[in-house]
Amino acid sequence: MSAISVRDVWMEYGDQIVIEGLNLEIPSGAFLSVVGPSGCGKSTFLRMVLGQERPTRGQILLDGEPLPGEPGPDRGVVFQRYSVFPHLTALENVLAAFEFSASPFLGKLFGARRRAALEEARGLIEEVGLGEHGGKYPSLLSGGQMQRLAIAQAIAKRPKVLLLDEPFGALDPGTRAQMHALIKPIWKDCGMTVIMVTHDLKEAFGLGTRVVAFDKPRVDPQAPGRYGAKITYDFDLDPGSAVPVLGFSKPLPPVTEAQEEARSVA
Ligand SMILES: Nc1ncnc2c1ncn2[C@@H]1O[C@H](COP(=O)(O)OP(=O)(O)OP(=O)(O)O)[C@@H](O)[C@H]1O
Repeated sequence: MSAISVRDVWMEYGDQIVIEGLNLEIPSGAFLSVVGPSGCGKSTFLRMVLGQERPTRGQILLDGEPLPGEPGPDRGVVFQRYSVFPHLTALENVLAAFEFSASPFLGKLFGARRRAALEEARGLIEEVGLGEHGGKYPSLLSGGQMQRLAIAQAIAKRPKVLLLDEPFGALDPGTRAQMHALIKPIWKDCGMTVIMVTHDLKEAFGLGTRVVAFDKPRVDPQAPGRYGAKITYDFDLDPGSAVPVLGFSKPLPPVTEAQEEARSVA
């Protein structure tokens, strides 16, 4: 069964169609990279899978069931910035993930449950390489450390699905490579399904087991909002083939070349 089934999903804001007729089956444990031009609806798609927004039409299923109407512990998310609470230390940020899921109203745990959560939070802080920085506030962390913390917080409840919205976009190339080396084993060990939006093709092909490109196949210059984006390419990286979903060609680099390049960088 697919972890995520996207069935004829449309998203419209007023008279602007952002996504039209999106269909996608994402198998459990896949690492799906989503690429496409700015403004074509990639983040909107992630927000719908997160449960922050509902499709105007169509349905998204998680393990065969309609998505709950709001974000939940089965879906973790990391944004490019501002994923963590600035007023909590690194350790408290991860602890908060346990506290809010166990006690949504109070946001607090006490006694033995708090001690157990604290131990798990410390383990996660170690796992993402922040062992010495647990007592620091986010403003004192570097960009890479902040994203490590955001990842620790997002995976704390061992979500089935991890959503990454340009999570490494603001990092320098060296730190970005370190983050790639961090996220791969976490994804494999946790057995999560990952959806990552990125503008970086090397990153998309280097990390993904599948890469889909969103784009608008039709554009009306008189009414830019009349048509929305669809999946125009779907690269399943196991067989290493590019499938032009809509049957028209676009000047994207050959898969093998991009894959080779990405692997040499990773
Ligand atoms: N809440 C909203 N209300 C109205 N329009 C919105 C809303 N959210 C997104 N949009 C519009 O939907 C379109 C797609 O936005 P989205 O952020 O999903 O694109 P994107 O592909 O992620 O872009 P980028 O790569 O630049 O981050 C944009 O035209 C944006 O202005």
